[in-house]
Amino acid sequence: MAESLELPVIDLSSPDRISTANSIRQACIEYGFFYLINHGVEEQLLQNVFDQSRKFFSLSLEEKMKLSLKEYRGFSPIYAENLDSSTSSKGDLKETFHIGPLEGHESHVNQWPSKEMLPSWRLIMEEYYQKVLSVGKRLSSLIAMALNLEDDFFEKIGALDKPFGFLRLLHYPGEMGASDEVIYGASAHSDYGMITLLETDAVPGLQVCREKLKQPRIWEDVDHVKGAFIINLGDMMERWTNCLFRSTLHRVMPIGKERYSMAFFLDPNPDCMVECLKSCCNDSSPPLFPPIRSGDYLRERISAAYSS
Ligand SMILES: O=C(O)CCC(=O)C(=O)O
Ligand SMILES: [Fe+2]
Repeated sequence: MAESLELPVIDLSSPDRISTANSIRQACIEYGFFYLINHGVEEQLLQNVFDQSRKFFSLSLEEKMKLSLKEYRGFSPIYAENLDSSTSSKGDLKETFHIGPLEGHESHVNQWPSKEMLPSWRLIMEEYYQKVLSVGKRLSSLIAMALNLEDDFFEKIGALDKPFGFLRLLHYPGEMGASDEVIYGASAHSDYGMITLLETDAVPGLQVCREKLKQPRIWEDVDHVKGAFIINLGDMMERWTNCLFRSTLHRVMPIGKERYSMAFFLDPNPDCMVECLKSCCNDSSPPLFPPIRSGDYLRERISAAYSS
């Protein structure tokens, strides 16, 4: 078993926003991961989402495949996604369901299980989507402050006027597989977007590697903290900040136990240009990445993960 990592804890309800933003800055520079507490999403709603998720994933494969992934929305079966094809040839041992924006951005292409089969599904998922999106927006204003920017910076540059949020339900079935090759629940990856808000059912498995360029890689466990979101930054935040803020490598180990989690990826409006912030570069440290349209970047990364 790996060592557990003691991640910083950020209190979203703290009235002292300047001190919270300073703590976030420290956490984003050192870890790219932190716990978020007092975020206001009720425990009961989280339980309801997990219950509905369990119900969906326990349907027959045939039933689930009726909602198979289209335009990044819907069901994706075990092994369909491979987050790191350099370590695993088979794909990841997880099944997922994706729900895209509820408004604009082709919201009509979202897919929903039938009311006969799962009567409360859509209502509960929509309620959770709205609440986690609103937490993500509050958090991004603190992240802007952590970068010494106005708190509405990400709205002003068109990243969050129409955010591109994806709710991803995950189910790791728990069997280990008999092959010699390790089949990861989720193989090593960094997230693509801006911020990820993760909730797990407390079953362990999530690990992070703080130094992605160092070999051999050192992996540390991220423990579950009841009632907290696990927050991590994605690659677009790394691009904006010229690697000042980290998009940290993480993975989910197979531990022989069934596991459920849900990740909310708060990504910028696809039309938003992501380019190095002025405050994060100068003559001696020029931008490490060229400007890129958020939608193009996401499309490229997602296709790579589903290509094998
Ligand atoms: O299930 C987890 O704990 C992590 C999932 C994850 O990293 C992802 O979906 O990007
Ligand atoms: Fe991830």
